[in-house]
Amino acid sequence: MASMLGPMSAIETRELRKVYRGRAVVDGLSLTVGDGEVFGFLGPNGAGKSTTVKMLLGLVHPTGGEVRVLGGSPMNPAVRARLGFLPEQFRFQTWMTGEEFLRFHGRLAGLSAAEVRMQVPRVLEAVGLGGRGHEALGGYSKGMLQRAGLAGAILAQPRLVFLDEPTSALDPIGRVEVREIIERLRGEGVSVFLNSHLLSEVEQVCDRVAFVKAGRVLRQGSMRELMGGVLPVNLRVDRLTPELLAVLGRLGEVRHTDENTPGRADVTLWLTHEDTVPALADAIHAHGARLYALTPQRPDLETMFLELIEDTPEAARGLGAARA
Ligand SMILES: Nc1ncnc2c1ncn2[C@@H]1O[C@H](COP(=O)(O)OP(=O)(O)OP(=O)(O)O)[C@@H](O)[C@H]1O
Repeated sequence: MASMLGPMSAIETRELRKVYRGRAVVDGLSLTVGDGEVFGFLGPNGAGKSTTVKMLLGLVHPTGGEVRVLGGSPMNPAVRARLGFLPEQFRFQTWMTGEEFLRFHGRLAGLSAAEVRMQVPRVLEAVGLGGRGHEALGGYSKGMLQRAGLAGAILAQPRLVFLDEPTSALDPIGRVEVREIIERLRGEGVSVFLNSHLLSEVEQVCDRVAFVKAGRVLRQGSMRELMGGVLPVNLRVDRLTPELLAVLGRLGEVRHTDENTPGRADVTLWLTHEDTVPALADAIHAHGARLYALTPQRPDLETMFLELIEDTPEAARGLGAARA
């Protein structure tokens, strides 16, 4: 049967499925990651993200559908040699030094001894472990181990790197450094598939994202495409009468009100157009309320995510908390 997949993408899946014990955990998942793109893969716990990544890496056989990675099958050793992978919790031998661990991985990835000698110091430096490679992994902090894992993922100069929660053990400085590494990879034309619960992080670094839930892609696109429709505005007034609230509700969608502080009311409103902002101010004045703040927000991924999965509040809470 002729493949329906195009040749130029880093990743392309069509109607990908994985059934475990009669239950489809990946259920017709179609997505495209362009060559050289940094792609964010988002979804609540249990959405099927890890299972999808395993199928993209050729570690799990799909029950159905098509998958193409770097133009070929992820089962193809030539394709696999061009993939890098940082699992969320990678296993390591505590007695190995960082350098030994990387040399070992380099040889497994098919690098020559000369390439290993050249690449190991380069990647140690790149992940901020320069000068620490001679220390045993057993003595590394969680953040250092995550950096070592990241070094392993980029060691063989892959064309496509999968990063599963690459900054979960890192402090804010470490997170910035990983973002810089991702930016550098993008600059070198490497595609990055980023699985992260930290929406602010994904927002800052990804060209495109996909939201996945119950094994299906709910939406995918560039940040601009995904956020296009909605302009959230935060308002602060001295009091919120039912009449004023009704008028606000006609101008936009009232998403949140907070009247817990006497003499003050905060409202979050979603507008569809920037031109409504002056009308808001006029309406507030016309109702005799005093306006203390009117702040259009940049629509963010969290807003988008909550909108998409708001029928599963427990999942939304899990992700919202991870943002802090
Ligand atoms: N080998 C397996 N056998 C049976 N069920 C599995 C297997 N692997 C995963 N599952 C189930 O498939 C569903 C999706 O799991 P998966 O790990 O892909 O989700 P996820 O989106 O990565 O979640 P998280 O964000 O929590 O890591 C879960 O309900 C999980 O229990």
